[in-house]
Amino acid sequence: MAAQNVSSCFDALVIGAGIQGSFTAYHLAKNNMRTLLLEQFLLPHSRGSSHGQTRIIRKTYDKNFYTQMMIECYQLWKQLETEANVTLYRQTGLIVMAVEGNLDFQARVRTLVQNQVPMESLTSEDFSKRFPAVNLPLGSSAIIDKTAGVLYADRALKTVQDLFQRFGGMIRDGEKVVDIQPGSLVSVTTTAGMYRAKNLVITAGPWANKLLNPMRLQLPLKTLRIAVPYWKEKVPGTYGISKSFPCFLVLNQARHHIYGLPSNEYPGLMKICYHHGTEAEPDERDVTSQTHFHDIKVLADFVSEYLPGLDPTPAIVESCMYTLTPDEDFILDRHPVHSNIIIGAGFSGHGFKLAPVVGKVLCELSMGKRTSYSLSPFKISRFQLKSVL
Ligand SMILES: Cc1cc2nc3c(=O)[nH]c(=O)nc-3n(C[C@H](O)[C@H](O)[C@H](O)COP(=O)(O)OP(=O)(O)OC[C@H]3O[C@@H](n4cnc5c(N)ncnc54)[C@H](O)[C@@H]3O)c2cc1C
Ligand SMILES: O=C(O)[C@@H]1CCCC=N1
Repeated sequence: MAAQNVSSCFDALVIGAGIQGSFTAYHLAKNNMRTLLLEQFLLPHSRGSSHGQTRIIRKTYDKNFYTQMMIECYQLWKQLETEANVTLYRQTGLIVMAVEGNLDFQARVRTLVQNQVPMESLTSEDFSKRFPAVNLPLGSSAIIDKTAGVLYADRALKTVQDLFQRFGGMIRDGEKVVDIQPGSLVSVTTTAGMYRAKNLVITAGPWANKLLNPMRLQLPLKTLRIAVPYWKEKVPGTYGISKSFPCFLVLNQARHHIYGLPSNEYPGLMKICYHHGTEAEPDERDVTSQTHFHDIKVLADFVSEYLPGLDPTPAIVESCMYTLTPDEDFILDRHPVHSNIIIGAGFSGHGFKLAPVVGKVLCELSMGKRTSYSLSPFKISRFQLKSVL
C-alpha cells in the first residue's frame, strides 16, 4: 500500500518497532487509539537492541521502583502469553553473586525482602551442593531470586507486534523517518511518504539522538556495541535449562556486571555477557571486529574462574547495542518544548523485561492520562542538557 493512501491522520504515531515502541503501540491500540508504528528496517531485524532469542527477567533490582514495576510486568507478560497462546517466559531462578559486603548486593536483597519476592540466601556449602559446576570464590555472598527466568525475546517481540495489528494497529516497516515537524498535528516524513498524528512517541533505541537533533534536543546517551558470546559446555547439558540451571548475575566482579543464561537457544552453548561495551554509532556497529576483544578477555577470565565446565573460548559471538544514560535509569518523558512528543530512551541494557510497563506509561503520557507510576526517576530534567531550545 502506498504511504499516501494510508489514513492521513492518526491518534498516535510511534517511531521504532523495538520492544519499547512495539509495546507502546500495543497499549495504544488496545485503548482504541488509531496508531501507526514505523520501523526503518524490514522486520524482523538484528541492528538495534531487541533482537536475540533470550533475555533475563527478574525482580532483583537495587532500586525499589524497578522491582515495583516488575510486579506488574510479570502480570502483563502472562497476559500477553494468554492473548497470543504462546510461551514467552520460563522460570529458572537467578543466582546473584557478589563479594561479601557489596552495597549493591545488599540493596538488592533489601528490595527483594521489602517486596516479599521469594528468595533464598545460600551459604557456600549450600551453593556448592546445589551448583557443583560453579566455583563461588571464597568470601562471596549468593542469593537466588526464585521468580526470575528467561524471556523468549524474538518470539515476544513478534507476539507484541502481531497483537498490535490484531487490535487494529498498522505497522509500516522498511520506512525510515527522515523528518519530524512538531505542531498540534505532528508531521512525520519517511523514505516512503508523509503521515500526521496528534501525538508522536519516539522509541528509536540507539538512534534516538539522531531523531531528536533537528528538534534541538540532545540527551546524554552513550551508544555501545555489546558482545554476545556463547560458550561451549565440555559436557553438553552441564549448565542446561533442562537440568534446571538458573540465570546468574555477578555484581562488579570485573568493572561491570557479568550475567549469563542457561544453555538453551543453541544446544550445548551458554550465553554469558559483560554489562558494558565499546562506544559505537548503531549504523557502524560492525565496521571493526577488534573492539569486542577487551570484553571477551574479561569474560574468558571469568569463565575460567567460575565455570570450569565451559571452554573459555567463545564458540559464537553475536552483537547488540546498549543505549546508556549516565545513571542507567530510563528516560520516559515529554519533549521539553513539544508536549505531544513523548520520548522513551536510554534503556541502558536492562529494559526488555520492563517493556510491558514502559509501553503502558508511554501510552498513558501520549493519551494525557495520569501515569500508573511516578516518572520522577525518568525525567529529562534530571540531566543538565547542553542544547535545548
Ligand atoms: C546483549 C544484550 C543483552 C540484554 N539483556 C537484557 C536482559 O537480560 N534483560 C533485560 O531486561 N534487558 C536486556 N537488554 C536490554 C534490552 O534488550 C533493551 O533495553 C531493549 O531491547 C531496548 O529496546 P528499544 O525498543 O528501546 O530499542 P531498539 O530495539 O533498538 O528499537 C529501536 C527501533 O527504532 C528503529 N528506528 C530508529 N531510528 C528510526 C527511524 N529514523 N525511522 C524508523 N525507525 C527507526 C530501529 O531500527 C529499532 O528497530 C539487553 C540488551 C542487549 C544488547
Ligand atoms: O537486565 C538484565 O537482567 C541483564 C542482566 C544484568 C545487567 C543487564 N542486563
